[in-house]
Amino acid sequence: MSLSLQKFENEKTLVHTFAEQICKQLTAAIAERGAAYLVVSGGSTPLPLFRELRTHAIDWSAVTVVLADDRWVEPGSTASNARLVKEELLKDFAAAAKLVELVHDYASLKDAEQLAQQRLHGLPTFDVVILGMGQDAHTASLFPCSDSIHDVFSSHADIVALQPSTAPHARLTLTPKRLLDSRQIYIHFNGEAKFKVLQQALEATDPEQAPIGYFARQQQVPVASIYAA
Ligand SMILES: O=C(O)[C@H](O)[C@@H](O)[C@H](O)[C@H](O)COP(=O)(O)O
Repeated sequence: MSLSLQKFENEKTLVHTFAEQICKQLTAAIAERGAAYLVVSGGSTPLPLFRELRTHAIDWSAVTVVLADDRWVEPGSTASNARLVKEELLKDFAAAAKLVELVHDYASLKDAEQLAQQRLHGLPTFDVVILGMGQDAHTASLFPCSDSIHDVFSSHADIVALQPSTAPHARLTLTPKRLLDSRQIYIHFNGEAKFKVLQQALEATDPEQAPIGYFARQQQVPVASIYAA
């Protein structure tokens, strides 16, 4: 399966079509297996999508939303992805969905990593994974600049803690291994600049230096990149 590309003239049409596509996949998953698992990323790009998704009357009570990553901050912090998802996605019809949070008040990041691993371990294959990407070709919190990025790519765990050097906060992030245990991956971004970063990442030989390219190139899961010009 090679990377498919869906380019939209503007964000409004992208969000409308993308939300329809996601809801169709979640509904099919619920019909087939009685439940659906949706992985979402933080950042600014997904906000209009979250606000659109929550207006769709699917059976959100059968949907579990899982964070692709989160920052090691207080739950109420404006930097928290869990807070972002609760405020922007889990409202209206989507208020009925469950959320798997990664970060809790623990004495140490290591404690949080271990407990998040326990929470994540045993979750089934994800139905839909929505990844964002940065200008440095990071995705989730898989940052090329992180000292532990090599370990992350070889990790058999579902979640790891890491500290990026070019972005604030320590992070907890799903590993490449766990993110690839899914039925559909979307790479969702805006603008030609990020499209160029994705194209370069596709050519990159070292996945640790261009994590988004690792996902875009892999052949085990259908991957669609979706962007607005
Ligand atoms: O925790 C996060 O911030 C995200 O998981 C991160 O990977 C995000 O998707 C990219 O940094 C793109 O962010 P923007 O959508 O704001 O450009």
